[in-house]
Amino acid sequence: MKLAFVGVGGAGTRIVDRLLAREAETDRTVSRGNAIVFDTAEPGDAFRGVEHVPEECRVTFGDVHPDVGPAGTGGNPDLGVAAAREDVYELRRAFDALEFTDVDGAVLVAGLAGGTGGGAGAVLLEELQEVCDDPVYALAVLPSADEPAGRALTAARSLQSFVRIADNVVCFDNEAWDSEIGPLEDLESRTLSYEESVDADAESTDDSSPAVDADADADADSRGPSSDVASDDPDAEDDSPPHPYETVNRAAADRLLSILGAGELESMTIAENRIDASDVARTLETGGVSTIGQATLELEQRQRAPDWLPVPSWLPASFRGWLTDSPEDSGPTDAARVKDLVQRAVESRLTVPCAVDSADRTLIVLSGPPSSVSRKGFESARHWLEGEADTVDVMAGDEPRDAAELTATVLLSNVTEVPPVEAVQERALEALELLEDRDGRKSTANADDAAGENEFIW
Ligand SMILES: Nc1nc2c(ncn2[C@@H]2O[C@H](COP(=O)(O)OP(=O)(O)OP(=O)(O)O)[C@@H](O)[C@H]2O)c(=O)[nH]1
Repeated sequence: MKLAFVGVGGAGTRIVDRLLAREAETDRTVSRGNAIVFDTAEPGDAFRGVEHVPEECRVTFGDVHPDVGPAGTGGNPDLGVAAAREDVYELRRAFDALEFTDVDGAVLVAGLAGGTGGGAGAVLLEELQEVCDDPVYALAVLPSADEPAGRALTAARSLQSFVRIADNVVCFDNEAWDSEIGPLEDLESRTLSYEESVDADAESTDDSSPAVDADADADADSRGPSSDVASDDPDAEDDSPPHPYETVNRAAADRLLSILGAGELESMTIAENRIDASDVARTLETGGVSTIGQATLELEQRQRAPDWLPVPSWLPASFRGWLTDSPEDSGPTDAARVKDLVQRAVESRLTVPCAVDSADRTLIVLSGPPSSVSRKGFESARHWLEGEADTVDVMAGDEPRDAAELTATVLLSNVTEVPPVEAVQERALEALELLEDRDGRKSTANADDAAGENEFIW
């Protein structure tokens, strides 16, 4: 698929940056630089960890809104919405930098728990739907369980908006990937007024909750040790530790590109069953929440001829391949290996954990040397997934590429049993009750909203 990427807020901008980096590293031509990122934070605080998005494609907004602070909206989605609506003409103008005529769709990336990502992200999704005739997808990040309750409330509300506006929302659950996230030392101190109002009470009833310092510096960096990454001194960058989210952002980017970018390779040989943009679009057509799993198999390097023996170029390609050091399959067990690989992808750490049999449609992409993709294995993997996902809607295709490994990536579309979403909604409800009990005020969202029973909340 040819796509335009739009990143919103801290998480969104960093993940789009990773998408661009991985696109180049894997020789894919998905966005070809057709990308833009937005944030509300002040320059210097915005776009931390962003390296590959050109300066002219980094847009800040909301700076004239009196409640937007130097570090952004402080997790308040209503403020994110208000700031985006106020600056909507500037945001629309910024979209002019994107190419929408020669694409198969657009992808908006955001952290659902951010006031900018979740709140302004919903407004930008609406705007994208206006300007893009093709599907608009979202990659949306769910917060970790140890983040302040206010963040869960923001995420629950934002997810509802995203699902309604986007054509499909691929979720990435930070909690499921928590072991790969670096230390976010000042997570507690970055709770701002919006979250304090929820979390101060949570603290009094739950000793395990992170302490909230009401006098915490509201300008504290909301992105952990990343403050070191983007210091004002340009020379400091090289010695800085990687951003705490670097590994998970790469995992998210790799999985998304393997599905949405399947078949978009700089150089690609003929495939018997090549995947194309319409297969991916058809799988995502279901709407709802989707998830991606991936597994890789290192292929054996077989050296049949000694290094010093020249291999004549006039030999048929198949015979040359047999003589040279090329990764390939090893005979009758190939089919079982391919099936096993697909099975491992489905059972791997998904971008968001779910009940596989709740998926509506699925897509398998096998990427690797054509010689390693056993037709029989492919078919039996497909058959296995039909049973597992309890659907006959299993699309499958390959992406032939010169690689020393074979990668299976599986997209499970419109999954309806997603424990992390349920957990976020439960925490959101608790947060709402605390808010209402304490202040005796009605929040802009109600309990039904957080549980996802109302369609749209802004
Ligand atoms: N996977 C991933 N998650 C992140 C990253 N940065 C933040 N998050 C998550 O996204 C949530 C929102 O954080 P940000 O994206 O920084 O927030 P924002 O959208 O800029 O909004 P405000 O700062 O509230 O204005 C956090 O609570 C984390 O759950 C990142 O780089 N990668």
